[in-house]
Amino acid sequence: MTKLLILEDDIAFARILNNFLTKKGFEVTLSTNLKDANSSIQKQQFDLYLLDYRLPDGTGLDLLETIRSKSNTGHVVIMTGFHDVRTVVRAMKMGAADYITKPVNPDELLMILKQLLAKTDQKAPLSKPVSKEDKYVKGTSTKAAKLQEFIKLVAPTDMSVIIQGESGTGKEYVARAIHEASKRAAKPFVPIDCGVLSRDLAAGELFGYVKGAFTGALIDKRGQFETASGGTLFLDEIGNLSYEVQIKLLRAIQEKVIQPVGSEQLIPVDIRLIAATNENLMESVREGEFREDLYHRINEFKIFVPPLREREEDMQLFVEFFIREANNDLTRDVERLAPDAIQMFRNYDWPGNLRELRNTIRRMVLLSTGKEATTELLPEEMLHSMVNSKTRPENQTDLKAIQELTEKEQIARVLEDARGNKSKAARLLNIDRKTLYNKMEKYGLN
Ligand SMILES: Nc1ncnc2c1ncn2[C@@H]1O[C@H](COP(=O)(O)OP(=O)(O)OP(=O)(O)O)[C@@H](O)[C@H]1O
Repeated sequence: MTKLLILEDDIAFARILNNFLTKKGFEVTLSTNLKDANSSIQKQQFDLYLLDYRLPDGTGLDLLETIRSKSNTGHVVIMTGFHDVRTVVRAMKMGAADYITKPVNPDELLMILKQLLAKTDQKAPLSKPVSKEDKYVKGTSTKAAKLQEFIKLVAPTDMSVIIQGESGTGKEYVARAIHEASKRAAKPFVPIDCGVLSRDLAAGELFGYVKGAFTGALIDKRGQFETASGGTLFLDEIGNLSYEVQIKLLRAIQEKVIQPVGSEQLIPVDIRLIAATNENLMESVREGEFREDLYHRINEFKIFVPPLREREEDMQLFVEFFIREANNDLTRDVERLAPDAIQMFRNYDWPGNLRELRNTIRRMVLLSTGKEATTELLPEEMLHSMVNSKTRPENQTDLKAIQELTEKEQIARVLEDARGNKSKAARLLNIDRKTLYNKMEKYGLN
């Protein structure tokens, strides 16, 4: 039976979830606070974790961190009370497998959980299957062409590469593309997310360890450097490696040997290193967080992956690709997005880039009843975030978004004129106080 931990402080809602999922055959353990959940995960491992974000004694991300630090391979799904893209992106970066927004649609939740379970047997925690050429959008924009040109140029060489770009822009895809076009293509491509490696375990994960090297080292374990032998090692979020591991990494690249933790033995390795970062590593060097010698050693070639908002010409291709992918995965038959939805996609800033676009489309496809996915299926909160972001108001053509933006600005102005006196502001706006409070909350004007 699949073991599922639910962490949810709203007791009534937690019971509803418990009953629903128990009926669907899950063995559910319920916790209503972080402390209880922590003690449950000390006692046993779960296959799935469904974690509320806001809790009386912390957040679901605190538990996620503990789960990952224990190298637990169970899938984590975060429940957010509202569509907080940044929290979702953070959760995904910390190793959450998916997220669901409240109010939770039980069928959608069940679908997500089943898909994750289906993946369990196919996927090792830190490595993903190698993608095929046809599972990849190249794009037609000038920036996409430049990116492809760089990939083609650097791939056949053995140069180390730094790929820099915002979260979710497709840095790992670029790394795979380099590997697949290189002479190492027949050998392994091993991706490692340094952001989810706990500081204590990172050296062991990369270089391996011998039995007894530390508490919990019950057997000899091969590191990912050896697994990638002859192929490419992709270190995602390399800026997260501790200083000590950076020293070992530099030695491994320079001398082409590794030393497993707790061992005297030096093992020769032959790997090509590709690293990714969403921050400017040079700044980390200046702040003393990243070693300068390591930076220069891996910075033989640098590639910038543009954010989605700068690839407007590629948007349609990505949308079509993600609809096709979602149709396949979710057995749906959606053909297109409604034109106004496309327009809103173009106006939105996409802070989570391609990953956010993919997730948004998957949800729209899942909830769609016809051939066309319409704007009603867009998360309400995405619209709010568009209204709150004033980065590109001149591009707004969506009427509802424009009305909301105007309304928000007018309320803010009147509140300022009334020096925060809400009764007076409500009178001036010709609405009642309750409506004013609701609108202030909606637009984050509290
Ligand atoms: N060229 C592409 N074609 C199709 N899908 C893509 C492409 N690039 C990225 N994606 C999709 O976007 C998602 C995010 O990509 P990826 O994990 O490579 O981003 P990233 O920049 O490495 O993210 P992070 O900064 O969080 O590590 C992937 O799961 C994939 O579905």
